This record gives sequence, structure tokens and C-alpha cells, in this order.
Amino acid sequence: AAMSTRPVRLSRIAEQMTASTIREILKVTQRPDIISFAGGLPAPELFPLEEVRAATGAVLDRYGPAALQYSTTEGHPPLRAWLGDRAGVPAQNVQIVSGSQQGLDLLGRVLLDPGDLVAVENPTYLGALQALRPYGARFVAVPTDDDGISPDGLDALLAEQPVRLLYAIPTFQNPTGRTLSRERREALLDVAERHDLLIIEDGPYSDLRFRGQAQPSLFELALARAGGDIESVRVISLGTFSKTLVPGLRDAWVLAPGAVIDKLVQAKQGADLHSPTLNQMIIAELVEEVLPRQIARVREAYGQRCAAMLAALAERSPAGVHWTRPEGGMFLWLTLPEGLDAEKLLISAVEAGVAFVPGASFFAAPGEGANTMRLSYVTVPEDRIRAGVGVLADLIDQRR
Ligand SMILES: Cc1ncc(COP(=O)(O)O)c(CN[C@@H](CCCC(=O)O)C(=O)O)c1O
Repeated sequence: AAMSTRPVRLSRIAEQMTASTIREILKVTQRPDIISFAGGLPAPELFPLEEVRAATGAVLDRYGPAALQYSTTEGHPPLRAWLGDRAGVPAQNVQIVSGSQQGLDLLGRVLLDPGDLVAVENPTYLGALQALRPYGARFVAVPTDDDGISPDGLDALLAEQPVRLLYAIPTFQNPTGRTLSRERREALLDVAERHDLLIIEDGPYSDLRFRGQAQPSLFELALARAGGDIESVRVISLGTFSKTLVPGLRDAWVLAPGAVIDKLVQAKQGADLHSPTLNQMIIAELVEEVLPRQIARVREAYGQRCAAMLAALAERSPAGVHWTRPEGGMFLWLTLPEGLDAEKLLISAVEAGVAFVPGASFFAAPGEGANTMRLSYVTVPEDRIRAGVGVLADLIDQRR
């Protein structure tokens, strides 16, 4: 029968899929009056709109119809070459993906077997949990402290459990805003080498430093240890233009050994054939001049907005609440007094016109982090940051 009232039977993988809390909250925060500290959405008023308009014209003039035609899965050659040069790797070790979110999905597909143990920070980026879970990943939390991943804790974990890979955000971590020190990065690589551990380093915020000392990525350190030979590097690097240029063009990349890139290409052929041709060409047009200027602009603005949020929190210092002090990135992480439920707080906060992401969704283990929450300080201007923090502080104090 072509028609039926029986529900369509979904796959077992589909059954394991969950919604992204951030994406669900974003639907609510479309209301213009909402002060949203929820999504890690870059400040829209800082987008290089005119530069994108000019780049689009230049690309269409230069490439004509080819800019709108199918293109190769690996990605736009000038963009891969630029990224390869910047990372010190051959262009064939650079794979363009439609957002680092697609990079996570494709890496899950080519690296994970059902049941594989994936070590993650606790808390970690919920989009990684969402991307990897359908491939059968079982998550195990790496011991972390106020300074991020504990290399000794990871060493102990690896001695006990057959971890398939570590997924980490060492620089301006999502959701905590923490950054691993240089010595922890070195110690982490020592532990990884000892256990032959594969690391996926996700670094969307690495360029957004507004305080403190710049740190080399795990990938850079591992490439140096390998004498520049990426084929023997066991850190796969994810990067994106979403946080430094614009997120809506969905342009990001993966740096990996050739064997992984070859499989990513095949997985991507099956997923979407290639990333949008025009978008890649526009980004390639912007990387030389506009990107450095834009990075300087957003660092300045985000540093001011972070300072505004920290000042508002310090001023109101809601009783029993503590928070992280990021050196860069987009987020800070609040821990509420025990017993205070951030998901309940969100309901009254949205009624009062403020949104944030409750922390529980960032924990791989269910039931953890009920009294935690993530605040993004980049999307709204400073006066609305102060107002929004005031509303949250009042709600928290009322719940004391
Ligand atoms: C650690 C980490 N890895 C990958 C991504 C996805 O970035 P892409 O735009 O796919 O390159 C992100 C972006 N996460 C933001 C944006 C999600 C925005 C959204 O779901 O609309 C957030 O946590 O709010 C990230 O934080």
C-alpha cells in the first residue's frame, strides 16, 4: 500500500540521534528583544559585508560560470594551497569541509567503529557528542581541572581503557573558555605518543586571543616533533572561518595524514560531493587582506565584551556563583550553587528576555552539570551584556 498511518521505521542510528540544545535554543532566541548569550554566533554587525560583496563580484568576474559549477571534493585549490602554506603542510593534506561540524561528522564516519571509546573533556562541545554518537562512539571523560585536561589523568585513563581517540579543544575551550598551558600541551603529547593515541584537535577559536600569551596548537607541536612530516603526525586538526570571517558560508578544513584525507574525500563524495564552489572562492578572495584585519577587529571587540561580562558578573556577584576568566574565544562558564538547576533557570530567563545554554548538554555523562551554564559574550553589545547579566543575577539571587 503506498499510503499508511503507521510511523515510518527509522534506522537504529537515527534512533540514537539527539537534537542540538544550542540549535533548539537558537529557534527561541530569534525573537529580536531577547538578549541571547546562547549560540556562539559571531557579532553580526562586525561581518565584513562590503568586502564579501566585492569578493563575490570579483570571483564571478574572474571565474564566470565555473564559480557556479560542480567542483572537486578536496576543495578549491588556491584555498587548500593557502591553508597548507599557513600550516606548513602540503595542500593534499588539507581537506575543505562545510563547517568543522561536517569535519567532525566525516571523521566519525572514517575513524569510528560502533562501541569505540572516545575520550572527551568534561564538559565538551555538545556538537561533537552529537556528531560522533551516531557512529557508535562511547564517551569517556578525561580528568580535567581548572587548567583543563590533566595529562596524568589521561595517562591513567589510557592505561586502563582502550581509548580509540581523544577529542580536545585545547585553546579557548567550548564551553568553559579554558586554555591549556604550554607545559600541559607538551605533557599531553608525551602521553599520547606513549600510548600511540590519535587526537582530534578542534580549534575554531584559536585566532580569537585577546589576553595573555599565544600558544602553539597541539598540531603545530606534533608537526615540529615529527620534523615537519605530517604523515607521522597523530593529531588531526580542525579549523574554520566561521569565527574569524563568517559562519554562514560554511567553510572549514581538516589537516590530516594522507590516508585519512583520502578516506575523508570518499566520505564527503558520499555526503555532499563538495563544499559550495562559490563560497570557497569568496573565502579564498578574503584570506590575504580581509582575514587579518577581521581577526584584529573581532579580537578587540570580543575582548571588550568579555571584560563587560566579567565586570557585570563581578559587580552583581550573584551569591555562590563562580565563573571562568577566558583569555580568548567566545564563552565563559558559570557554576551555580549546588541544587540550582540551570534548565529551570533558563525557562524564567527566557520569559525575562535572556537566553543562555544550560551546561548539562555539554557533559557526555548524563546527569552531570545541572548547576552549570555557558554564556557567549560575543553576540550582543556591551550595554545589553550588562542588562542581561543583571537579569540573570536577579533570577539567581531569587532562587537562593
Ligand atoms: C568546538 C567547536 N567545533 C566546531 C564548531 C562548528 O563550527 P563550524 O561553523 O561548523 O565550523 C563549533 C561552533 N559551535 C558554536 C556554534 C554552534 C552554532 C549553532 O549550532 O548554530 C556554539 O557552540 O555555539 C565549536 O564550538
